[in-house]
Amino acid sequence: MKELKVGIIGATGYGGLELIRFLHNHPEVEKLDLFTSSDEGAIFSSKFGHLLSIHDTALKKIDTETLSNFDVVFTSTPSGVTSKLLPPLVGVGPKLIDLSGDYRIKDLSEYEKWYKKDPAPEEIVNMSVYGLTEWNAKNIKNAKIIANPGCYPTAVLLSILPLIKERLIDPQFLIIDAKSGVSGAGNKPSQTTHYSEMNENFSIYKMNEHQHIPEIEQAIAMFADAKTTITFNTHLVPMTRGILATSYAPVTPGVTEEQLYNCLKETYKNHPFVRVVENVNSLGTNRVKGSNFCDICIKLDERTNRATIVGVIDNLVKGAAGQAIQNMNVQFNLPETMGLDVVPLFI
Ligand SMILES: NC(=O)C1=CN([C@@H]2O[C@H](COP(=O)(O)OP(=O)(O)OC[C@H]3O[C@@H](n4cnc5c(N)ncnc54)[C@H](OP(=O)(O)O)[C@@H]3O)[C@@H](O)[C@H]2O)C=CC1
Ligand SMILES: CC(=O)N[C@@H](CCC(=O)OP(=O)(O)O)C(=O)O
Repeated sequence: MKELKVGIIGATGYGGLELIRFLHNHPEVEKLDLFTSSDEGAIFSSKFGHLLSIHDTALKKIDTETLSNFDVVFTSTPSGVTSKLLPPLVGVGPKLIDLSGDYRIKDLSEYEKWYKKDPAPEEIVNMSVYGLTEWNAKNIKNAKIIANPGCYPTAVLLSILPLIKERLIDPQFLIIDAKSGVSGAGNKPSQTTHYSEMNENFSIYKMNEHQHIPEIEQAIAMFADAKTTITFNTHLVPMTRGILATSYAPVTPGVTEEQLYNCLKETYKNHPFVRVVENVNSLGTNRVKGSNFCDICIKLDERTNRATIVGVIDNLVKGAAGQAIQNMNVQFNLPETMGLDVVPLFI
């Protein structure tokens, strides 16, 4: 029986469109209403022709009273929006799942420093639960508000947390080199995402200043009980979707490649969306495109005694909308894979 009434704020953005793509076929979703801050009354399929006959409904005005009647409200808006938008909705009815960075960082001064925005109210940040599903399902189950992880942190954390937690690698010397497709920057055009400047170009950006640094460090402390400062850099690849994050870390003396691999394999044996891949010399974003998978591989460089750990995701799915729906499934005691069981678009 279909039961859930779901609202999406930010439905016209890339994350919002992906929420629609998966929620449309979700067996438990009875009603799906779309909200806008800029185009109230517009017929959704007239803005996005690919949804003709699928979503011919009008965009609704964001309004607390209306939204309080929903079971779940997803917010997929730029940072700095939900810090103000969500407080009146906390505890009044719907479960809130926020895809932005506004509720992820517990230390408000760190949020201000990295996001350069005013933080959300402290008591709501304190009650928010970090939605890295594979690592936090117990808390996600009862959460009123979920801070869905950032795209880069999802790829990075899933691939390194087990190894840090088991003390197989040393997080003090962790270097993370990550690359993303352009959809990670959202639908608002900018100089860096302009076709003629992005195409045939491969660039580094936000050098040592990326806002996901405190999020990754916080999660390493939270889930692997280790305090560290990481080197983390991000690159823009001239493609639409996908993140590939490569982490380098010294291996605890005596630890073998087999132990590293087995640790990852054991951690995720009951987690269908994380696939630990054996004997792979080439791992690319194509193998997860359009899907909620995170594929991971690891190799030990015996010359340097450093491990190379690679995680790939689709930034818009496991890195955003897919993981958000996975969290909704956990909150409503549904199978984690419900509505998300799709085959990647390999070609
Ligand atoms: N793109 C990605 O890969 C990922 C993005 N994220 C995060 O998810 C969030 C959404 O990202 P993405 O979909 O890419 O962003 P987009 O820029 O593509 O879309 C954001 C949407 O938010 C709505 N919006 C803008 N301003 C406001 C406002 N003041 N109040 C309410 N709604 C507003 C707009 O819709 P309208 O004008 O109709 O209101 C817009 O379409 C961001 O915080 C992003 O950092 C997280 C992980 C991955
Ligand atoms: C390619 C690209 O520009 N990606 C974005 C990802 C944004 C994101 O997810 O940021 P939040 O922390 O606000 O959610 C970036 O690097 O900033």
